Amino acid sequence: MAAPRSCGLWSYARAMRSYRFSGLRSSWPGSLLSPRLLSQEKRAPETHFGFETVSEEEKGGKVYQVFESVAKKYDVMNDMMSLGIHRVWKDLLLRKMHPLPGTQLLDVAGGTGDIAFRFLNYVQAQYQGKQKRKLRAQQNLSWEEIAKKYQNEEDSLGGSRVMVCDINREMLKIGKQKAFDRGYKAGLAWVLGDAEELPFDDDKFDVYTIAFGIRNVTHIDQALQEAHRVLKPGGRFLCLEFSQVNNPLISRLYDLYSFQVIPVLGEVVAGDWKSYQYLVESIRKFPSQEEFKEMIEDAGFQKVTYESLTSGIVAIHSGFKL
Ligand SMILES: COc1cc(O)cc(C/C=C(\C)CC/C=C(\C)CC/C=C(\C)CC/C=C(\C)CC/C=C(\C)CC/C=C(\C)CC/C=C(\C)CC/C=C(\C)CC/C=C(\C)CCC=C(C)C)c1O
Ligand SMILES: C[S@@+](CC[C@H](N)C(=O)[O-])C[C@H]1O[C@@H](n2cnc3c(N)ncnc32)[C@H](O)[C@@H]1O
Repeated sequence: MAAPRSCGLWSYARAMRSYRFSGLRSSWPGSLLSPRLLSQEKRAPETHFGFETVSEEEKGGKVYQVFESVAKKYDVMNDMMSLGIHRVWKDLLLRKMHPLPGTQLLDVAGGTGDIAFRFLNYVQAQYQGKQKRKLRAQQNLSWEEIAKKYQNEEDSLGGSRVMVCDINREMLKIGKQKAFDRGYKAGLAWVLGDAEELPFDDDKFDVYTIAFGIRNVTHIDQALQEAHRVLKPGGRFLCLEFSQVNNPLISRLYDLYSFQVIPVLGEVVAGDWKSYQYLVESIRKFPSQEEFKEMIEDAGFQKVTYESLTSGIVAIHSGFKL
């Protein structure tokens, strides 16, 4: 695996990339540019940070601050805000993935490890179930042979591995501590990296997941292209993200809840109103199920489908690199 990159380098690289793709560079001699064109030339490309308009260069830093600030309270806030429903959504993502033994998973924007831990539990349960059935079929094993089959943790994953990649050191720190406390060791690795410039070779992973992460990325199209690049042919892209509620009554209640309750919870529990204001605003700025499906197709994925959950509060999008 490539080495993790430092965040200082990251912000520099981000600024340079924005510059490269912004069309700011012109091959025209300066003297030929009219004053109007010159003033356009100077304007940095803009995007949104929640409902605020910011330059593309600024957005990454602002998102970084949000997750640096919420990291310690991230897990408890998710349970409180969703009354535990986010756990069901994440379980459903794993059910949809249904990883086979040997699956190499890349979990981008993996934060505190919720998807990675579920993946390890899932493949372990699958593998152990298979082992049990095999052992039952073999009549004459000694107890030592049986015990050995249960002891090797690495074996119990059937060669599956998960790589958690996130841009935020604080989120990864919490994730690593959780892994240590819960005894996860084998088949798990953590790397600091940007979804827009993944520090991995081409055609490396069987599955790419991103849960509640892509909404925060500055250039979503770039992140999708990177997902496509690092997947093996036949590999699968799975994204769990907030989406569009289509029922008008639920939508009204959800808006009330989002804008009246969530920032208050953020202030009371995490001492951070602004980050939770950003959360609810960023949800409203994210494309609908159909629009996001098109973006995934534009990145080269095929057989793109989605499933809306909890009236469309979130959706799981799936696509294949074929
Ligand atoms: C900074 O960025 C982030 C930080 C993070 O910590 C996390 C993330 C990423 C996010 C996640 C991993 C998941 C986080 C989850 C959510 C944002 C919440 C998702 C919302 C729901 C599952 C519930 C949606 C609610 C509705 C459909 C409407 C029902 C709402 C009501 C009945 C309450 C209506 C509210 C009012 C009228 C305002 C005044 C009410 C009060 C003061 C009472 C407060 C009430 C409650 C606390 C009850 C809450 C009720 C529910 C949660 C309903 C759940 C039930 C169902 C949906 C069936 C990140 O990016
Ligand atoms: C809401 S959390 C999701 C964490 C985890 N996937 C989950 O479902 O609980 C969003 C995560 O996206 C990460 N993130 C934001 N922009 C990113 C980027 N450009 N590349 C990688 N990770 C990013 C944040 O640091 C944060 O950990």
